Amino acid sequence: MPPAADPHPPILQARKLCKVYGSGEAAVHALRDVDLDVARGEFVVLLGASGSGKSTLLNILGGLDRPSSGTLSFAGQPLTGVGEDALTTYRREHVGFVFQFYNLIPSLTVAENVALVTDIARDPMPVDEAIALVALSPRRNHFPSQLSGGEQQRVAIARAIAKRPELLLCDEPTGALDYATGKLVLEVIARINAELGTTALVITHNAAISGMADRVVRVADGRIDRIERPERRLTPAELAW
Ligand SMILES: Nc1ncnc2c1ncn2[C@@H]1O[C@H](COP(=O)(O)OP(=O)(O)OP(=O)(O)O)[C@@H](O)[C@H]1O
Repeated sequence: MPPAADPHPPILQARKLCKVYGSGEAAVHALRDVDLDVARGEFVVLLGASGSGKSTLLNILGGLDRPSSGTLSFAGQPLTGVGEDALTTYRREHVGFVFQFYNLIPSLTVAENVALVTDIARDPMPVDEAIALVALSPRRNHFPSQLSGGEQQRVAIARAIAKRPELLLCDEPTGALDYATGKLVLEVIARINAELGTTALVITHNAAISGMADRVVRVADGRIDRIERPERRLTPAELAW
C-alpha cells in the first residue's frame, strides 16, 4: 500500500534547492542544498549578511524565480518541474509580495492602488477592509506622494494581502524606514500573521526583528547555517535596536 498522504503538509517544502547564476568561472552559487519546511501560519525571519542568498531563496519560494536544481512544493503540490502558467497561477493566487521600495503607482490613490489587485483576484477582501487592516482608512483617497515612507509601505502590505494570499513574502520591508516607522510596519505584518493566519516570511538585516518570529532562519554563503526558535515571540513594541 502506498503511504497515506500527509494531512497537514508544510505550506512550503524545499529540498536540496540550488541556484547558480552564470556559468564557468563566473558562476555564482547563490543557494547550496537548501532544505526548509515552513508550517502554515508560521512567522519566519530570514537573517544573513548581504549576498548570503536570502532574496534568491525568497524569490524561489514565491515563484518569481526557479532553482537550478532541487524541489519545492506548496501545500503538497510541486512547484518545480511545472510550466510557466502554473507558476504564474501560484504567484497570483497564493503569494503576496512586499519589497523594500513600495512600488506603488504614483498617479493612483491608496484605494486605487489596492483595487488594482482586488479587481483581478479570485476571492479578494473588500478594498476598504484591506486598508483598515493596515490602519490607513483616513488616507484612502490620498496619493502615495502625500504619504510617509511607512504609510506607503503599509499600502504595499494592504495591496499584498487584499487577495487573501496564504503566503506573505517580505524582502527588507523596513530597509528604507527609520526605527519607529519600521516598527509600525512590522506590527502590521505581525497582526496580519496573527489575525488572518497568513504565513509570513520576512527578510531582514536587523537581528532585533528576529524576536518577533516563530523561527529564525540564518542564511550564510547560500546555505541554512542554523534555525532558531525563540522561547517567546515578542511583539514589535517589545523589540529594541
Ligand atoms: N541575477 C543575478 N546574476 C548573478 N548573480 C546574482 C544574481 N542575483 C543574485 N546574484 C548573486 O547571488 C548571491 C546571493 O544574492 P542575494 O540577492 O540572494 O543575497 P541577499 O542575501 O538577499 O543579499 P542582500 O541582503 O544584499 O539583498 C550574491 O552573490 C549575488 O551577487
